[in-house]
Amino acid sequence: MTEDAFIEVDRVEKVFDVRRRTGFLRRERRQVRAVDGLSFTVARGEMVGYIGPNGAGKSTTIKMLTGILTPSGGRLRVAGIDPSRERTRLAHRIGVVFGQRTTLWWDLPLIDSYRLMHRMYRIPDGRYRENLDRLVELLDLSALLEVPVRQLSLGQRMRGDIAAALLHDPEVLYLDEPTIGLDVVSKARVREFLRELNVERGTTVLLTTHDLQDIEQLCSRVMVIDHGRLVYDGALAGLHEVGESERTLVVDLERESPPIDAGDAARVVRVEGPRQWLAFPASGSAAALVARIAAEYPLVDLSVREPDIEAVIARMLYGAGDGGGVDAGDGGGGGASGERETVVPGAGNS
Ligand SMILES: Nc1ncnc2c1ncn2[C@@H]1O[C@H](COP(=O)(O)OP(=O)(O)OP(=O)(O)O)[C@@H](O)[C@H]1O
Repeated sequence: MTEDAFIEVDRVEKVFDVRRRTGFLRRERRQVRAVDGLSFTVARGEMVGYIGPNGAGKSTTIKMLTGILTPSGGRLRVAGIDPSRERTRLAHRIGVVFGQRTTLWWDLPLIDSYRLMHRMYRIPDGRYRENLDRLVELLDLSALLEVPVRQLSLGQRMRGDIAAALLHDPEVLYLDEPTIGLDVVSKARVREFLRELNVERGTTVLLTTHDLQDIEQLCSRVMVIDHGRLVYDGALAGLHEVGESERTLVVDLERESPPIDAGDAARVVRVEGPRQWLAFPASGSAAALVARIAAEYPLVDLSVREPDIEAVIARMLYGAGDGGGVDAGDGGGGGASGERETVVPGAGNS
């Protein structure tokens, strides 16, 4: 463990006992190893993406980091606190936002939820006022404060939830799918706010998402978990390289033409009338490719499609030829084979 580690996860395990009905009177007991010897550290002020296929163990990790679940083995510390032993003490130092659930009171106006949190967290009056004013301004909530939460749109509620998680000035914020279901404008707004929070307040952020752009725009570091184990820890660009993932450039030419020749930079994967789709390495530059094509072909319009995060992970974990196995689930999925080492770019992994 490094000394400045703010979150310390050391060989942590979580095993669930699951009972399943297999017949009229028969039940089968089995164990699900949701987290399996997981180790990582996060330094104060880092903003880290935490990604992986469905059922990989992300939520279980977050629940252990908040103290909701107790690990079956290993050692966990957040700000020096053992989460499951001192959950209440830790609650004053962490904030949690679950994109698919709300911590706000459904039937009450937004401001009433904040007033209740003021009491629950025993936030000093001056600090509460100051934080509320700042969050209301930054998240543009002033017109929403008197609106019952059930009447808010998804994006409005998400901003409301983020403010709720930050009223007590937590040092670390866990975000589980904070942009899920949001439109482009709301996504941009939430991301912009999180970036500012991280830079200005030095808040440590652990972000779980299926949206690659969340990671791209916010996180300098990404950790990938699969079958409860860390399989990658490094920059996003490195993940693209390891996974050999590809982006797609979609171009509309003035007229129908033979497949564009972009040399080694890209290859045409589809042609439909004047529209062509070109796959190119995600770690490469779209600008250079566009310039090259624009110099030789009459372009009318273009767009770049990012690789789906599930596809990137699938390619990394299971190889380019195996499209399956993304939805690993519990105990299923392709590529669940034995030992797998964490890939740390530049660390001379053999
Ligand atoms: N309370 C529980 N009881 C039994 N099994 C559980 C429980 N919670 C999670 N699991 C199992 O543990 C494994 C990890 O689940 P977890 O929810 O942590 O995955 P995840 O990475 O968050 O997935 P997703 O992206 O789908 O949210 C899965 O196989 C899941 O079925």
